[in-house]
Amino acid sequence: MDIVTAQEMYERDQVAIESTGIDGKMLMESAGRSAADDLEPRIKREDQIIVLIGAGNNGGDGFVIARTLLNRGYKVEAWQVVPDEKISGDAEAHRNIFENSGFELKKFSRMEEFLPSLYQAAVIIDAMLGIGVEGRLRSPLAEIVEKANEHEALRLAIDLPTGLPAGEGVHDFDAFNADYTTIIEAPKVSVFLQHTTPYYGEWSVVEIGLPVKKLPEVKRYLWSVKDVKQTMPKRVSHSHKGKHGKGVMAGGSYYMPGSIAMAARAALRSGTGLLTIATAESIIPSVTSYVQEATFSGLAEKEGMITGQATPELSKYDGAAIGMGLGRHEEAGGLVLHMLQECKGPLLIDADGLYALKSMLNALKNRSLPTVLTPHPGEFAYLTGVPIQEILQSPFRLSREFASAYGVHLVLKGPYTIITAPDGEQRVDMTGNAGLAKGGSGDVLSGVLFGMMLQSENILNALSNGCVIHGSTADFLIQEEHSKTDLLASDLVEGLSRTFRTFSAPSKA
Ligand SMILES: NC(=O)C1=CN([C@@H]2O[C@H](COP(=O)(O)OP(=O)(O)OC[C@H]3O[C@@H](n4cnc5c(N)ncnc54)[C@H](OP(=O)(O)O)[C@@H]3O)[C@@H](O)[C@H]2O)[C@@H](O)CC1
Ligand SMILES: Nc1ncnc2c1ncn2[C@@H]1O[C@H](COP(=O)(O)OP(=O)(O)O)[C@@H](O)[C@H]1O
Ligand SMILES: [K+]
Repeated sequence: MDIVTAQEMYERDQVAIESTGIDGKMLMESAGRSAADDLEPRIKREDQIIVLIGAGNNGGDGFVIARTLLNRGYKVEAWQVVPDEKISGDAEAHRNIFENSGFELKKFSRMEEFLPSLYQAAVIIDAMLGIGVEGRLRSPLAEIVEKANEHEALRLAIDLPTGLPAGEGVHDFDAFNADYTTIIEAPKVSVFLQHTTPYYGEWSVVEIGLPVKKLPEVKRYLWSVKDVKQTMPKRVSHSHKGKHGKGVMAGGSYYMPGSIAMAARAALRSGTGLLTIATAESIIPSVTSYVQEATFSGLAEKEGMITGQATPELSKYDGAAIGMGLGRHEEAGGLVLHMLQECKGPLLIDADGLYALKSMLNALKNRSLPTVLTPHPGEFAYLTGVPIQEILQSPFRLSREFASAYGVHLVLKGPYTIITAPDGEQRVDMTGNAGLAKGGSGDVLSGVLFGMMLQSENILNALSNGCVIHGSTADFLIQEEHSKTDLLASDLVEGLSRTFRTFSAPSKA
């Protein structure tokens, strides 16, 4: 499913209108009726409903919704919260249809007159502003939103909670605080940002009949289980282990043997054909007891950490991963540089590898083979020098800029993980839950991603699939034997079996 900015949404509407002959009034009718259908299961016959209608096309949707619900026998008061002369075009046409249908339209002039209606409502439908919002809310919308947020009622928003920016990078706003949002046609970027997502509440998307074949491509896509099922490489019956990737994974230290162990086991559970673990010699016995299927390359160490003096023979491998549990020893950086320069296949860098990478950004830029970086926002802030708050407010733009400047694939982790290819194409993975907010989840993700990368030519698909597999495993596990509190990273590794079994079953979708 595409994810759009306001600008991209306007372009889609325009293309629909110009290429098919469908007109704005038809789209509005379709949007309003689809939204009413979507909201109907959330409201009850006896509920007093208030529909708040603004000046633009979002308000136009509101006229259609109010009319549809009234026609279906619901108790609805429709309130136009802007002066008559503000309403024009398609919205005006739908106001006429509303009034010609025999329904009463209330008009806002003073707060004292309006508040009793608001306060008797059990359900508030917000059709004041959508993607056309600019700047902070003006009067009287600012006050109406404030009162609506204070009033105890079910708050439902149409397309976008009023006042919320559709895009990223805006932090100065007041907005309707919705319990649920019916999104028109495509989720907007702000659905996926930490500071704006809570205003949407739960949400779903309704389609309004835009011509799918004619729509301009947006390179931002919500990757789902259905996409995973369609793009996962199939394991053919006559395959052998050499066909599924021969990888080397470097990392681990005396203090963090579990990181590399879990990453390695996750890579094997994700289908890797042959895996070598390159790690500090002293921890091989403890790692091998957890990952019996791997082979080992013992590396020189100092104070329990790899020094980088003896490095694995990279030419033997199809790809490499480095960083999990590596430690921040200065000399470990030598191994990262060696990997950057000598690895002749795809290379994944995570955790402490990213820390070392900061001083080697030129070498990163010069590498022409696929490189994957998997930072969480803190690591990305360290790499870029941009404060974490700013990263969280503009993760799509900053990821795209970095991926393009250094020619890398970037997996920016979080509750919504954003995966970016060097050409700017982006995917969002929404799976997973707060059970993953625990040390070690990232190591397991690296293992899954590495396994997927070794088995697919298409790195972007491999990463998108790996993220959904990792998050879905956590989702399965908390529905069944675990909870968000007790879930461990090692549970995820074992839970991968169930996810792969489910996802490789023939898709009914
Ligand atoms: N064909 C289509 O396009 C379709 C569009 N659809 C729907 O239309 C929505 C987009 O409609 P839109 O472009 O008319 O913008 P919208 O969100 O209603 O806001 C515009 C109004 O807001 C006002 N305003 C702005 N900022 C403000 C502020 N800070 N404080 C106060 N007021 C402010 C601004 O007022 P002005 O600045 O002009 O005084 C203007 O009047 C979209 O989200 C979807 O729901 C669907 O029906 C499908 C077909
Ligand atoms: N609240 C959450 N909801 C969904 N996924 C989450 C949440 N918190 C963390 N994750 C996921 O868990 C993983 C954590 O990775 P990371 O921060 O590197 O952890 P660590 O280094 O401790 O292993 C990432 O895949 C991230 O997307
Ligand atoms: K709205």
